[in-house]
Amino acid sequence: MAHYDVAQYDLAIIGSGSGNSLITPFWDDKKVAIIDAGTFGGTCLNVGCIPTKMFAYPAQLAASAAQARELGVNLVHEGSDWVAIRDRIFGRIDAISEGGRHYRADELENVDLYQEHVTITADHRLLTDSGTTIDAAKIVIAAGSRAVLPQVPGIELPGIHTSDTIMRLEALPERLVVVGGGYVASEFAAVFSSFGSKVTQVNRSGALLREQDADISAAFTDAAAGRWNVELEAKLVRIEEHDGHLRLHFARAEGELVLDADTVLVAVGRRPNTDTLGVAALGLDLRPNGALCVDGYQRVTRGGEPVEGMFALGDVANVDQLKHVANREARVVVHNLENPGAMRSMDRSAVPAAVFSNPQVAAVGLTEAQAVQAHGANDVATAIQPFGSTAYGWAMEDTEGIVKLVAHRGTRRLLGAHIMGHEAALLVQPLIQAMVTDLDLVEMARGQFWIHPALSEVVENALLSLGLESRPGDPL
Ligand SMILES: Cc1cc2nc3c(=O)[nH]c(=O)nc-3n(C[C@H](O)[C@H](O)[C@H](O)COP(=O)(O)OP(=O)(O)OC[C@H]3O[C@@H](n4cnc5c(N)ncnc54)[C@H](O)[C@@H]3O)c2cc1C
Ligand SMILES: NC(=O)c1ccc[n+]([C@@H]2O[C@H](COP(=O)([O-])OP(=O)(O)OC[C@H]3O[C@@H](n4cnc5c(N)ncnc54)[C@H](O)[C@@H]3O)[C@@H](O)[C@H]2O)c1
Repeated sequence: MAHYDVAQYDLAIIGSGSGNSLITPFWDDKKVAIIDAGTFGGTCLNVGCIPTKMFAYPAQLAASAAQARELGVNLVHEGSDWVAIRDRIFGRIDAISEGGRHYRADELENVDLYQEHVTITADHRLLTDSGTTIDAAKIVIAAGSRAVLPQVPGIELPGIHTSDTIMRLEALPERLVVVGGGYVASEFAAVFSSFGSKVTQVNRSGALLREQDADISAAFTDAAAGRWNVELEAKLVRIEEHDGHLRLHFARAEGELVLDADTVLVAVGRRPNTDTLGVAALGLDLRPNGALCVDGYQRVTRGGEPVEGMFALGDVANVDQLKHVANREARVVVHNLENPGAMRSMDRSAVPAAVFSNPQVAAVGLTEAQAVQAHGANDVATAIQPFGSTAYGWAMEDTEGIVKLVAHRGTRRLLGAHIMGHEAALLVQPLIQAMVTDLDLVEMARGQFWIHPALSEVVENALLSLGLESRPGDPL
């Protein structure tokens, strides 16, 4: 297409992940452009949350053989059919992505799908790589983030993957080195080791999941080291080909660590896609991680002031990089686009997250260290309740799982909840609700029935273990 093509729209959306949900019936009689240079549906659907959890579940089944034997059940994991698992997962996902693409591209008269890279050249103007200028009254930037690669020699060698490609491997790796100690690294280390790969996870710092509460990070690091090989305080310095495999060199205080692998997963964080959008030339405000700054209404700011008609959401504009956060921001943007005279603001209280590793980790709110810093040690009550202290924990012979609660003594409100163990992501949900609804914790513990002997009793017991001051009229 020539440079002088100008297409006019009421709304232009960059990114078909969470951005795709903005096209509501409100736009039926208006013109919408949705632009995505990658696979339709974005990260969560194609290379993120959904496929990873579709691998994590069968991996959990494979790992359960070892646990079953401890309970007297002679289950044997005779191996996992990687190709069958992979093809089942992507057979489903690729069809959903293609269905969404087809719907937007071919079935909606008011919507044009551009499948190419775009830059923002002015407040209301985009330019596609092939030369089409897109002018839009409203622009929503939902361009997501991408995996960061450490710039070390050999990082481009075949066999080195990010989360974008590791799930499509032709075969299960025999020896996998996972570089990183965060979400992606810890989830994939569990998946591949459960299926039978010999996994070594290497982290630069002294513990895995270091952003978690210190007790959870320490407990997870121990638990992981019991399942796969964990190396800490080792910094990747170079990778080379050696005898038909990859050889990785890490710098460590006690001397170089050298690991051989046939496959490497690099998972050292993700950066927002603002650099490739050209936003620097527009002077838009950026956070230290490169994400766009937005005001409470999800409007992009410049010099602290909202830019007229420009909104942003998701990984490109937040520091959480979580799909449930992007989804909620999208709901706010939908409302504010459709109701400019009565805009609503984003509520970021009690943002939870879960790491679907083995064991699972889930958390909401402040860590103990953050709570003490915010409220002072005297006002903070904590409790750590082992799963093994409940009847369901006995049934599981659980020796690892813990619920850690952090509460404010004076108000008896929850400041943070941190769980490691079986179905942690489910167990944390009532605690999220308690924070959002400002529930009194004694009321929460005693004002409802807790089903006996469900694993949720560990949450009930953790609440009681906080030892919060009782008051007249408290439920019995
Ligand atoms: C392996 C992995 C597992 C994850 N698991 C979870 C999980 O379990 N739970 C959870 O809450 N979160 C998880 N996440 C995070 C979650 O996937 C992201 O927070 C979410 O998908 C972000 O959505 P988004 O709409 O902001 O961006 P995306 O879905 O990434 O969409 C952005 C789109 O914009 C397109 N784009 C970018 N720049 C341009 C441009 N200049 N021109 C044209 N198109 C462009 C891209 O091609 C992309 O498709 C995971 C992430 C990864 C990587
Ligand atoms: N279950 C989930 O919700 C889920 C799952 C996967 C990803 N995500 C989202 O995606 C984001 C990105 O995931 P991630 O695991 O890539 O990032 P992360 O921020 O969770 O972890 C990055 C890890 O890499 C290490 N690191 C950073 N730079 C390094 C370097 N140069 N060399 C060696 N190690 C280095 C860090 O110490 C950390 O352990 C997450 O923060 C999360 O928001 C969420």
